[in-house]
Amino acid sequence: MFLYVEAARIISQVLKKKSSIKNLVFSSTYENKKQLYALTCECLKFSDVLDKILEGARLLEKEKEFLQGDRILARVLLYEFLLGKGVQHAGKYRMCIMGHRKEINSEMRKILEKQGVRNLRDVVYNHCPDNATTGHTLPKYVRVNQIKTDTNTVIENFQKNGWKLLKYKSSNFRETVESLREGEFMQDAHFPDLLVFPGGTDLHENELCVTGEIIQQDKASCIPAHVLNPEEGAEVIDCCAAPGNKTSHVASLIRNKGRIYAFDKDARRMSTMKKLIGIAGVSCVECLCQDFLTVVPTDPKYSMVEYVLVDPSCSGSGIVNRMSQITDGKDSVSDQRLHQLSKFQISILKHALRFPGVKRVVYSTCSIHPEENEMVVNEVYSQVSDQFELVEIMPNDWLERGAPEHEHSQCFIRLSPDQSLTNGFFVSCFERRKIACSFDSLKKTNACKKKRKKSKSETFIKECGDNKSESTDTFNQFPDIDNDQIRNEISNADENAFGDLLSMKHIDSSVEKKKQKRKHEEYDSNIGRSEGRNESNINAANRKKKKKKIKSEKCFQCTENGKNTDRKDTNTDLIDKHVQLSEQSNIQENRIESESEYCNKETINEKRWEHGKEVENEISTSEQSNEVAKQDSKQAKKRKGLYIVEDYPKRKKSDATICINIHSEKEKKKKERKQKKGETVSKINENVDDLDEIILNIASAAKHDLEKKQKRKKKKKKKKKKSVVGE
Ligand SMILES: C[S@@+](CC[C@H](N)C(=O)[O-])C[C@H]1O[C@@H](n2cnc3c(N)ncnc32)[C@H](O)[C@@H]1O
Repeated sequence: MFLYVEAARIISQVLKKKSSIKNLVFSSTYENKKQLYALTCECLKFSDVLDKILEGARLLEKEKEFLQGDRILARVLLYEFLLGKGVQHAGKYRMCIMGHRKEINSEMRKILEKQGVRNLRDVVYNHCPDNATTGHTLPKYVRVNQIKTDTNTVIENFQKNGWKLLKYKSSNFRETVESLREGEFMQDAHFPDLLVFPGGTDLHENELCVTGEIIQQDKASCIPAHVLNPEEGAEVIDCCAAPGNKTSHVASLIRNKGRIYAFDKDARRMSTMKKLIGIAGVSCVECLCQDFLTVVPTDPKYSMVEYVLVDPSCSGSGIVNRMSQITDGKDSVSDQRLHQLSKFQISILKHALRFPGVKRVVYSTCSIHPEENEMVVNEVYSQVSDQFELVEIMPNDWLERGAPEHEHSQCFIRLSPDQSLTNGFFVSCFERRKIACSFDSLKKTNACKKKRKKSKSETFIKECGDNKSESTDTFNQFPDIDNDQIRNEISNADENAFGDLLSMKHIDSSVEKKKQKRKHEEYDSNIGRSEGRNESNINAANRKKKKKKIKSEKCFQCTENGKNTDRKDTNTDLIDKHVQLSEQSNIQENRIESESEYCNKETINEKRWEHGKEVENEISTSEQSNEVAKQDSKQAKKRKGLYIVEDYPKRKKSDATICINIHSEKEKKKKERKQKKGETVSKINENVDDLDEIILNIASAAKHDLEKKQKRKKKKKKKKKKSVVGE
């Protein structure tokens, strides 16, 4: 029979490491892939014990002519005879085994007696300690598809068909699961849409399974959708969706309303997914066969997406009875592979967090390696912690947390065969920080401005930026200069520097400036070029959608405590600006796309990210603070002694990053001379502490200028005196 020959061929290829089982099965012409895959995996799993029986029964010798020394084919036939459905409809193959069944059975009995077990499966599990506690006892989990039915109906259906529902108290859930016997089942303690059956239960042919009312899915794999917890009608992205188990779970949670954008770059897996979600009756999913890293986060299409599921490719090291463990040994993931995987996982997770409307992102893997789990999440978190926080998942209901040697381990959950009676798994969750909206910060800034106008005293600095209270001491170090004037100069330079300042960057190298200028010119010219092409993309519908989004509660810019902040004071011009900026960003995204010939993907994505950030920040600060800075810098320029050279470049600032560049007039000229020679003229101040240094510089510059002025005056006076004396 073709099945046996094909299974033997695939096993031999896998053992020669020509390709993976999945690839070989998918590319096989044998129609029933599931059957072929199962047989291949099982034969590999039992190869040791099958070999022992083969040798004991001397099957290869006795069937020399027929088997022609093909040990792998003999193993397949033996497996089917002893552990499978029996060698069926296979003529010669069946004869080959049945003719020696006595010897085969006697060899099997010898092994069972020796091992003190009742069946061959126990022999395998006893040989592999990991499997002894897990593989055999790992329960079978079944998710009730809420799109087609509900949990009670399914429970009743099973009961009608003779299954016994076990009741339990939450304290003895685990014991009840472990004690499940054939014909018994129970409801899961954590997730009401999950039913638990004894390990080894085969429900593939169960009517509810065939109709998609229930879906066989490990409990671990059900957790990400529950943690994501999108509300009915929400918009969700599943970055790495195929074969779609989690996608269809999310669809079930949102009651098949709303929208799920399901990406997967593998066309074959995607087509499997389409079939599976079809059976599950899922209709709210848009399947997109695309590399998720090429998806433009600011595309208006995704402006309403609030939830993203990131379940990327991983080593799969958490999966019990993984074939690679059998074919390559237990710890089969090399350091190099882990490194590659974690790099990819970081980039996918970072990209997911770039979607402007996203408020929750769940990252999961079926790996047990911290390199793919805690380390990935912590690396990404270190880059986005100003916008996102790590949420403690199921704080009271789940004991198994992240690996304790890693930061934030308490936030993460892990699952393992020993503790959770599931495959090994890892889940983490990012949530957008509930920040005071930009309008609030602007209000605050204005309030500060008014206060400052009233009193140019130290209190302003203390109240609007209490972390800078020491800077008043700096002023006091120079009692002979006009402190108020200096304070005023600084606060005029940019009120945010004291009001909302979180960090500060002082970017002033000539090279950096030139680079920026070139970048801006490039951007502008490209926008000009692509405007015509892209104008059509930005249709009225999108504009409307975007406006609606911004006005709605879900505008991430204006969300406070998860609810809409008071939008009465929302300026429609600002909303328009928001829309306009996003549209501009699309134009630029397209430009970035066109650069792909000579830029690698990662660079492009970084650009997108930077640009996305700029758009956000421009909305919050450019409107007012830029104006304030411009005007104030002009005023400042007029003043003697101090010189505020420029308002910071529009593209390089953010809510938290304000570039101010303060020089004495003399210093400025010096710098210009140096710049001409191409020398680097100032350092980059990375944090707010450098403000003190700037204040000191200004103060000393002012002091220096005052002293000069006084000297000049004295000289003039002397001259006058001399001339008077002369007369
Ligand atoms: C762990 S599987 C996803 C399983 C799926 N979430 C489920 O529950 O059924 C990872 C998937 O990510 C896909 N993938 C890998 N890199 C990708 C990328 N850059 N963009 C989109 N999909 C990707 C793979 O093709 C694979 O199907």
